[in-house]
Amino acid sequence: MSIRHELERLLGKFGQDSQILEDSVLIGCSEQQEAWFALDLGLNSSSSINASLQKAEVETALQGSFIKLTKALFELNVKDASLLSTAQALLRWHDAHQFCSRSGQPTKKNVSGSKRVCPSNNIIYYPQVAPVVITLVSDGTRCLLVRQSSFPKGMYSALAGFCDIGESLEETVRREIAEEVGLEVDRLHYSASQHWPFPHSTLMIACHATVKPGQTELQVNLRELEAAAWFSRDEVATVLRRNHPSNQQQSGAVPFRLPPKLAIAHQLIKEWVEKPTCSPLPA
Ligand SMILES: NC(=O)C1=CN([C@@H]2O[C@H](COP(=O)(O)OP(=O)(O)OC[C@H]3O[C@@H](n4cnc5c(N)ncnc54)[C@H](O)[C@@H]3O)[C@@H](O)[C@H]2O)C=CC1
Ligand SMILES: [Mg+2]
Repeated sequence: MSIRHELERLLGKFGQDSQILEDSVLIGCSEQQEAWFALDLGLNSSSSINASLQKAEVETALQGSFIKLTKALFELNVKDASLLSTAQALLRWHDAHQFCSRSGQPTKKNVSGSKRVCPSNNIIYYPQVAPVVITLVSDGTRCLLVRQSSFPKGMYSALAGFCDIGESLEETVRREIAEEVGLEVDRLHYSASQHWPFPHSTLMIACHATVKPGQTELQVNLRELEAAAWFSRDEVATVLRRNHPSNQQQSGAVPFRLPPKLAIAHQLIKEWVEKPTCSPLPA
């Protein structure tokens, strides 16, 4: 039986019309060049009839269980996590762009799901990604870590911010660091990038920055951050070593911890701990 027939059989079993297969989006392909598609069954939608019943049925039929995307991402290997993150971001973009913002008419997905078109005026809508810079600031011996109130308890990360229209990445880094902690960037060095599906599709561009020695006094913007502080290499290295989920649930005091391995912030922090003197470029 072909995969399509198997899917149609399963969808029929769950009371779904096989027509919804047309809503699938292409998210990649295997090394054997088999196409991988993602499909939103709408089980979380409030309009879905008997959503909870369907969920249980699907779990039984597929011998699996639904878990929150945030949790799943951190339990998968990098390749699967990346596929899941692409699928979620693309499906959510399609869901949010059902109508043309000029004509108000329904838009139509192309077969692969790489775009939507308004049939009344041919305006093409492409999936959007918002650039975000995430910067690990160092004064040479310490690094700056920050906390937003939305972070899991005890977690500190590198400083992040969305690029404003018209800005270069360098300008965003300088503005965000000045706005959030009142520091002036001396030197800047690109590290890596990562697609991040939260809260919407973002491209995280990770950098290392240094401030001039002696210009390290923090003016924390409490509208944006809950806390910000300098941490020594030893402190960060110790936490990196024990930054495992099983070590995160201790009774009593909330332990200081860092973002999980999958997050690019983790890679930035690890890089700084392991290679403290990377040669920076002038910003
Ligand atoms: N993968 C990783 O390692 C990490 C990822 N992040 C992500 O970076 C993102 C940006 O960091 P923040 O400090 O929150 O940014 P931020 O410092 O720019 O502040 C967020 C605020 O910016 C405004 N904003 C401007 N443009 C926006 C846009 N296109 N989309 C949404 N909000 C926009 C909103 O008012 C929002 O509340 C977060 O969404 C977070 O998920 C943050 C830290 C680590
Ligand atoms: Mg920020």
